[in-house]
Amino acid sequence: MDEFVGGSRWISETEPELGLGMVLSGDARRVTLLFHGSGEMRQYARAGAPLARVRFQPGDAVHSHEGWSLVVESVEETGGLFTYHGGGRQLPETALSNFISFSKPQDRLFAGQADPAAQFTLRVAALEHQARMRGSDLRGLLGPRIELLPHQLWIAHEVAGRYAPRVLLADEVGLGKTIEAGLILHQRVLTGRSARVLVLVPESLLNQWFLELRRRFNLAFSMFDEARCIAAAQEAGNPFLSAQLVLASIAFLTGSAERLAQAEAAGWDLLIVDEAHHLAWEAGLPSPEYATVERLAARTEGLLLLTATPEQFGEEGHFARLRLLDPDRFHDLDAFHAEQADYRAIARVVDTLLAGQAPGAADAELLRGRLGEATALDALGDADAEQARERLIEQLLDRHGTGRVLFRNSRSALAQFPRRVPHLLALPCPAAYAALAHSPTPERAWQPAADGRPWWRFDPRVDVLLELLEHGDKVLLICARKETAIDLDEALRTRSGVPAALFHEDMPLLARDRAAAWFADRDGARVLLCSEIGSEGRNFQFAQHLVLFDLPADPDLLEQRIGRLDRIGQRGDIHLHVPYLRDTAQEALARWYDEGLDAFARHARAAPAVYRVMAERLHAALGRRDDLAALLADTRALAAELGAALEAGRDRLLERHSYRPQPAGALAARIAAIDADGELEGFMERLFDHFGVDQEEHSEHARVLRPGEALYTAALPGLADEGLTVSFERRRALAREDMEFLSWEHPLVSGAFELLLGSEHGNCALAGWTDAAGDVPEWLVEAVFVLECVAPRALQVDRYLPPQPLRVVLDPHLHLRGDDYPAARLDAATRDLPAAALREPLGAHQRLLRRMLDAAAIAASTLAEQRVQAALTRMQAELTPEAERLRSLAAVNPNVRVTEIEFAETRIAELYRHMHAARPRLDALRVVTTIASPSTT
Ligand SMILES: Nc1ncnc2c1ncn2[C@@H]1O[C@H](COP(=O)(O)OP(=O)(O)OP(=O)(O)O)[C@@H](O)[C@H]1O
Repeated sequence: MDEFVGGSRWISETEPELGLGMVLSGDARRVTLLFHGSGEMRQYARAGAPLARVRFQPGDAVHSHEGWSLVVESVEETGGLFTYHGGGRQLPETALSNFISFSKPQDRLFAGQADPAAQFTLRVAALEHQARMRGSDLRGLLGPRIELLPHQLWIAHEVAGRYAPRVLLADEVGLGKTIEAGLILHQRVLTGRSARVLVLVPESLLNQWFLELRRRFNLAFSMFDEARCIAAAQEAGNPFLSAQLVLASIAFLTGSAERLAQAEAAGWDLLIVDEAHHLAWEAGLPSPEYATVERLAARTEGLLLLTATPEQFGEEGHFARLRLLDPDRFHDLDAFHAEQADYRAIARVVDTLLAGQAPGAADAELLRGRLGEATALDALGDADAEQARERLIEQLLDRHGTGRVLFRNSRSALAQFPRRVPHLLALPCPAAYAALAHSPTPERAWQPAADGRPWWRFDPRVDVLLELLEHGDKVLLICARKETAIDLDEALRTRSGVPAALFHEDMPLLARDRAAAWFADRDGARVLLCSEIGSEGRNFQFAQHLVLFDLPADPDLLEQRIGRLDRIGQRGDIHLHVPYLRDTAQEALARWYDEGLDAFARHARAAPAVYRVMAERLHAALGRRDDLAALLADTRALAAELGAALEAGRDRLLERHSYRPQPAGALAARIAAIDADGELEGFMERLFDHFGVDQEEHSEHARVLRPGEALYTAALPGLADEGLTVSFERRRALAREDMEFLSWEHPLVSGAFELLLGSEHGNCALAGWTDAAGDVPEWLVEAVFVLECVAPRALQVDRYLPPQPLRVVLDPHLHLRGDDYPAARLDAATRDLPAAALREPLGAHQRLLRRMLDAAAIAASTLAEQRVQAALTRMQAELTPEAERLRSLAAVNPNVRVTEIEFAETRIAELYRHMHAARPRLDALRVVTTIASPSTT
């Protein structure tokens, strides 16, 4: 390996698009390079770094970063650094342009090295596919192994495109917030806009997240705890610098000032926090967890907070979490309350418009006031009133409410969800509990009698459980306290032979995950006995029976419990078993939920708000100090009133903003069309063949891949010796855990692309006409350039100008012949020539061929200019209105952050500058000749 001298220039073999890198620093183990053109910094292990030293040869034209060039006559080396001399000037390598390209194919041509034409066509096809994928707005959405659910795709598409997403994902329980966060994360990582990501979750969900990120998104996170930190600190100093994608529990960071300081110092591009309702906050009194996230969030550009119950601990808590997203915007709680009330009027106007009606005079006035110019309003009377109405709705949704920072999908806005069937069972209260009627969990307050008889011997709720288990279905049981779960485990062991698993906070994490996995196993535990920690985040939708052994007083907690079964993927009706003891606090709670809120049979949208008002009376009723009938009647009335207000106001705007069925459906349909077009399967078959991967048919659209003899397969990511079963069909891959979903974004596919395009394979082919008798030129050069634009990732230049092939075909008269000889014709009418047979003629015709190549480069530059122009026009057409929209939006909607606007404005100028600097690089050549053609030799 060459020495990594400071200032020396290198190119990344795996990411050539980064441009020319310069060594900044290094030690015995590592080396750091700055890729100035793309603004990227990379650190590599010294041994085996995928870097190639750049050394130009005499005859090469080199460019300085100031814009002047010289043709190299000699190279001088001093202290490990090169200086290029030519034409009386000298250029030290430190002053080389950062946007340099190489021209390897012609070197191979004149050295008489050639590949079969099939490799050349494979390479060009790979370039075309790559350009299509990298330029697509669907990038990052194709690869995840998920069902194409429009409401999730919509949010991911909306959020990931932003400069630095800072949002609260607050879909109702079980609608897929983890998946939405994963989609956003996947998009950001794939497009290089977020490299360092920290995911913080409750400890009990660590493994589930770890597996979902790996299995659904092919993202390999490192789980950090104290042991891992100690090990990593020996290597890296700050342990959080030893990995890019880190998953940790909030409790771990909150519990260690040292680790938190290290995590803060390590720096992140994106922070994701699950179950964010735990970040409790009261004015001036943040909880330790809140303070942890606040510190990290202040130094991180992107922030995703996830919670199904944003108002679980009151509107203040909700406000505090919004404050984490944008402290400038959310600093005044009173103003926030006032705004919430204001949404109602706007939602009413949206409804009027949606109903196809024109707003009345008062509403029109309101619109004028809110939208300023309100141009769309004036167009309502025109012929295209429909469109004007749509525009007006868009403007209103865009400019009002917390829509930009808050997304909330609700079951009612989405397609069919399974039915919830409550089974309330009033049971006689055992005499032993007679003095405990005020307790929702009497078994905990009960003192065992002298005979040592445990409570589960006489508590009739246990009989209900035993009877239910006789039916053979899987049953999830949730209770408030771990002691109850442990006792029930003993009860089942003693009173029945049903295999039961336990799940509570005192069990080690691994044991909990094992218990959950055993319950998930078809032949495993029939019942999982959970304390309250089982009510959060977990996926138990394979079960249809939930026993609510007791009830929480907080409706959000009840919804979380039911959400374990009532979530995406649930295929049957959900049976909610609520056994309660008559004339006790249990009855009061059960009836309050059932008759007051109707919270068992459906998601009761207003329940948290009702609870805030009624909490005191409810607790009085539990203690049998208040009249239950009156409480139920008042609860019903309030729930109806608040539910209607929410539906008509804030939630309505929020729902409309969070999910637009039409464009969201179109996104899903476009992805489904790419899934179905069969292009990937056909192409990968060729690419795997090329690399010598053994492919065995498994079933339709599925195969087993194994590394073959060829050297290269070892470099393909994820292809272990024992092989890999893959499916090109999303549906199959979803149903079969043992199959990888092979999409355009799967690491094996992108790894194979990188391996091909980063190598010389297929970049030089020599061919002869199969029938040279016709009127064909003596020499034909087909040169494929790649138009490359080096730019910082945040600019997302790929969206407008992805690396793309430019094809130029020239004859010896330097005439462009691409139209006469399309690639397919050359494929059909030529055959490979052995390079050895051509060494002599190539030498003899070198001057002519070099002239042809120079002319091809000029033609490619012209083509490149046209492509750049077209891309600039497209970029401006898309981004200028977007920047204007943000600017005018900021005037009426304070949710737009200043940094967002600044970025939108500078982005256009920066893109302009970088796109103008795009250069074509010769990537592959096919030379066709009549000399030494099979028919003439
Ligand atoms: N698009 C999808 N394709 C396949 N499975 C999905 C999809 N969306 C969600 N799921 C599954 O549905 C379940 C619920 O999703 P997820 O855990 O993301 O919901 P959530 O909103 O985070 O839930 P909670 O509110 O309980 O935290 C999970 O098992 C998840 O894997």
